[in-house]
Formats: sequence, structure tokens, C-alpha cells
Amino acid sequence: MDAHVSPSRVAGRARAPPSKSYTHRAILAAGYGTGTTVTDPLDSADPRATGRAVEAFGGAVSWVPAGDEDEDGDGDGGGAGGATAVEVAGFGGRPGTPDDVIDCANSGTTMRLVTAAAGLTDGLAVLTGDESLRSRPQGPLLDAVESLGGRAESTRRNGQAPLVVGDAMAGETVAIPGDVSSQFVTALLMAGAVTEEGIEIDLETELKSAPYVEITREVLADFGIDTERTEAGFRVPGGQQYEADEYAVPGDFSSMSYLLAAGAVAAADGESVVVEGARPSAQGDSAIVDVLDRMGADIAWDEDAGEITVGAADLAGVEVDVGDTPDLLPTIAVLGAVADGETRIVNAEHVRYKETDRVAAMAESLEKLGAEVTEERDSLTVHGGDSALAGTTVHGRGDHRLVMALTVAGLVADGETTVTGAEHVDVSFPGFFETMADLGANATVE
Ligand SMILES: O=C(O)C1=C[C@@H](OP(=O)(O)O)[C@@H](O)[C@H](O)C1
Ligand SMILES: C=C(OP(=O)(O)O)C(=O)O
Repeated sequence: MDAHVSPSRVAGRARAPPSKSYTHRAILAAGYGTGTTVTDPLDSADPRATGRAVEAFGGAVSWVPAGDEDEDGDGDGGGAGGATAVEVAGFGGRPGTPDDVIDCANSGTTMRLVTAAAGLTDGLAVLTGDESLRSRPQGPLLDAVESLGGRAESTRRNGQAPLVVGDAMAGETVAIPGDVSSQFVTALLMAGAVTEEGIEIDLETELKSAPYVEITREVLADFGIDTERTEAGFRVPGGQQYEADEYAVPGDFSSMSYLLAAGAVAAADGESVVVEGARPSAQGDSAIVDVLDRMGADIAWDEDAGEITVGAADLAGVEVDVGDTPDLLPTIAVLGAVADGETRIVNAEHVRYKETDRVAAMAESLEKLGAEVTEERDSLTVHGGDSALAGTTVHGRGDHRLVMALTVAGLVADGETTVTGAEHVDVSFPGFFETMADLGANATVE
């Protein structure tokens, strides 16, 4: 499916979906435990993949439909709204050996977190995913599971899925690079809590995407699991039990970034976009508020009310370090194309290891739309302002964040912008196009 986007003015109130990162962790933590109701989960393709993995390990996962909103009658809840809760009966500490292959679909978080869980099984688990996921790096985590006494192999011996993992790894100290994916650390912390000895994780290189580990530690604390920072990294004591009757998921700041960017570049004169569900949490991507503020946007965050209000203003280029916030790169690149002057996005090499190489993909698409960009291994510079963007066909590359960011660009490009692969927003923001249309965007999907 393609999205067709024409110049638009937006205004009004919108609620971003619940956090993908918190939902994954809450479902898996509930799986490690005995039973938890996760309220206000993100009901999208990626957390559903984590739910299937919990079931494969012997848990039971039930997505509670959103009552009358179950428009298609399939019991999965209604369209964009999705389920209002997930009831998880855990596998009680030790994951069982799965009966079948675990399909992690498009979800890197699922594959990484489930790899460490699979390392605890007595037998072997087989993990796979779609073409994108089967091209992403898993090698350092496989080495870590092996150094903890488990078995962890890439079937193609290239450090990528399909993976075969199991043979009851145990706890001790493990060294792992920090600059490929923080999800390796999250995975080992979550699994380490139920080993006998716990796991001490020594980082061999600087940790990128560090706030995601803090999200993990926050969720684990809410499930009664202690973790510690150490001089070299992190430690989780063993022999712990996951326990929480109920867990409420906060709103997702990565998803909010598209709505806020839309308001900053395309809010109607004298009007604004108000994004609800924006309560402070450990999410590094709340930095989008500061980035927009530094670019000169008319933005205010009422943290108590959980509301961010943004109106249109002339934006100016800034330098942004995305070491902690890789998922903001597509949004910031689009803002940079609209802003006057240069926007330098630095510390970005790890953004190449996502659903697609987002540094290269954004450079290609923004150039196609008429912006001037300079791409380096570790950075993307967008020379904005000189020429207006002109609508054309740009490729979503099967990547939800590219589709959403490029749709925002389409709001201000002259003529029509076609974004291919619009259906991929289902990975993290199933109601994205409905939400944009409610705000007044001329964006149709067919
Ligand atoms: O743990 C998480 O929930 C995530 C961690 C980040 O990945 P990396 O740690 O691989 O950079 C981020 O890009 C991803 O969207 C979600
Ligand atoms: C990279 C992402 O997620 P994951 O790593 O879970 O595929 C993302 O949502 O942008």
C-alpha cells in the first residue's frame, strides 16, 4: 500500500500510542513471572511477536479486545485502538523448550530479548524473522550466550538469524560490545535475574542507546527485580522472581515525534497540535521536545498534564547527537530539510543497524525530495532551507519509521508525495494515518 500525501495544515489533539519498548519488556517480564495484566499495551505487530514467544516458552498471552471497538470482529480489538490489556500467564522463571520455530517477524527487540531467554531452555529454540530482521546483527549476543555456557548459533554462520539457541546457559560474567545494540544488555539483564548466579555485563565499547537500558531497569524494578550499574557496565543478581499483578504502559515518545514534527512544520496559523499521553518516563526519545525547542519551534510540555503543545514556527538547523536516541533520526532529518541552515545529526552509526540502514535511506529520500544532504558513516547533515521540497515517490523500505517521517515531509512538499509500504506503520503505530487525517493531514492510503 502507498500513502499519498499533499500539502496540509494540521491542528487539534492527538494521542500517541503506548510505548513499544515498555510493552515488549512488560510482556516478557510477565512471562518470566507467574501472571500479570499489562494495561494499555501497544497492540501492534512487534509486541505481538514478543507475546508469541512467551507462549512458545510455555506462557499464555491473551490480548483483551477493546469492547465495542472490535470492528472487524476478530476478537483482536478494534482497528487502530487495539487491545486495552494483555493478560499474561507466565512460564514461571524457566522458559520451556518451544514446540516450534519462533517467528520474531520485523522486531529486533523481540529477537534479542528472546535469544537470551532461549539461552535458558534445556533444549534448543529456533528463532527467525522477516528479511529485514534476518539481516540485522546478533553476533555479539550469540557469543555472550555461548560464553555463559549455552549454545547459540547463526544457521548461516554470519551472525544473523535464523538462530539456534539453548542448552541451559548459566550466570557469570560476560563481556559484550555496547555500540551495536543496547538490546543485548536488556536481554541479558532480563534473563540473568532467573539464573542461579546472576549475570555481570562488562561493556567492551561505549554503550549506545543507553536510555533503553534504563527503561529495562525501570520495568524490572516494577517487577521486583534488582539490577545495578557497575564500573564496567551492569549486574543483575540471580535467583530473583518476577512479580507484578498489573503493569501500566506509558505513551511512546518515538511515535509522538511524528505528530510533534507535523505540528512544528505544518500547524495552521495561530493553531497548534496537542499530543496527549506524554508523561515523563525513562524514554530517551522525549529529547524530541528539546530538539524542537532548540530549532525554534513554538513548543511547551506540561509534564503534569502529560501534554505537549506545538505550533508552527520558522525552524533553524541545529546539531543533534543521536547516540542515545537512534529512533529520532528520521524525524530530525525531515525537520532539518524544512529548517533554515544546517542540521547535523551525529553519533549515528548504530542507526544503520535498524529495520533498514536509516542513515542511507533518509539521505536518499530527502535528496529525492529536493534537499541537499551529506552522508558520512557516523553522521547525516541536511542542508535545509535553500530549496522547497518537491513531492515525488519515496520508498518506505519496509520500515515504519521511514514511512512516518516521510509522510511528515509530504505535508510541506510541493505537489503530491507518495510513500511506498504505508502498511508498515503497523509495527509501532497502527493508527498513524487515521491520527494524521484527524489532525487535518491530506494523507490517503491505498
Ligand atoms: O530496547 C528497545 O526497546 C529499543 C532499543 C533501540 O535499539 P538499539 O539498542 O539496537 O539501538 C531502539 O532503536 C529500538 O527501536 C528499541
Ligand atoms: C529499531 C526499532 O525496533 P526494533 O529494534 O525492535 O526492530 C524501531 O522501532 O525503530
